[in-house]
Amino acid sequence: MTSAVIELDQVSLGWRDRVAVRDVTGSFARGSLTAIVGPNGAGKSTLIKGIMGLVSPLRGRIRLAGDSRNQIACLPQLGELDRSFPISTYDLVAMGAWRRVGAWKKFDSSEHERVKAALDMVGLADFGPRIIGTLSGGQLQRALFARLLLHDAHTLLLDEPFAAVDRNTTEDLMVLLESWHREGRTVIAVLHDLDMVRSHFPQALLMAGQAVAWGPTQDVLTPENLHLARHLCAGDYL
Ligand SMILES: Nc1ncnc2c1ncn2[C@@H]1O[C@H](COP(=O)(O)OP(=O)(O)OP(=O)(O)O)[C@@H](O)[C@H]1O
Repeated sequence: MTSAVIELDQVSLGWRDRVAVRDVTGSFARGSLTAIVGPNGAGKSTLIKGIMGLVSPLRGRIRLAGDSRNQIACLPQLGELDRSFPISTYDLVAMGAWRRVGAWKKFDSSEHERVKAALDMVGLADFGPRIIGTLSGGQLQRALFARLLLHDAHTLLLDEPFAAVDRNTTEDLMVLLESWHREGRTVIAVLHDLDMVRSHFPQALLMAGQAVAWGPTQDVLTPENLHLARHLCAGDYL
């Protein structure tokens, strides 16, 4: 039997007077590769924020294996990052080592080698000194993937990792994401490209303010479920 890394028990999440995610129950199995899909405003990012502990449940419970968020790394939506912050690409990536290094320990040569290897792996070997404000959207997304490599977490949450990046970058980053899955990590990604979900993600969670369907991708992404999701988020599009 596979164990759950994240369990949601009748979870509702929201913002002030607005419930964005209603009554979601289910679990992400250890080592699973799941796409969270749904129309705009369906609550996908809110669910990710709830799992990260950035939004507290209005109702219900989110249980994490080992009761620890230390082993969860998140790739935020590009739009949530302040690109005007004057930090180098190297430092952005090195921040992924925070859990190991902390505020006071020395950033030793092995961590330095890890940053260099991560930059190399995402195709940014020469970009270390570049200020992040000078990177293209695709280069910045590569740098954020390198930061996840440094984090070395057992669970990875990615919010629209392929938004606003070109095809080559998407293909390169998808290879990385699949390698994390092969290594036995749990990977959860918010995606809009349903063809990509069908060809790469064995599990899917279809959201529309609530969980419309959750399970094997071919059972979730049926025309009926997609129609229902669109209807529940009337006025929005998949
Ligand atoms: N910080 C916030 N304050 C108030 N309401 C918010 C906040 N963030 C999101 N919401 C609202 O919560 C609902 C769900 O938003 P969320 O960002 O989770 O949707 P989503 O499925 O990720 O959408 P998209 O595909 O457009 O990114 C929306 O109605 C949104 O307007």
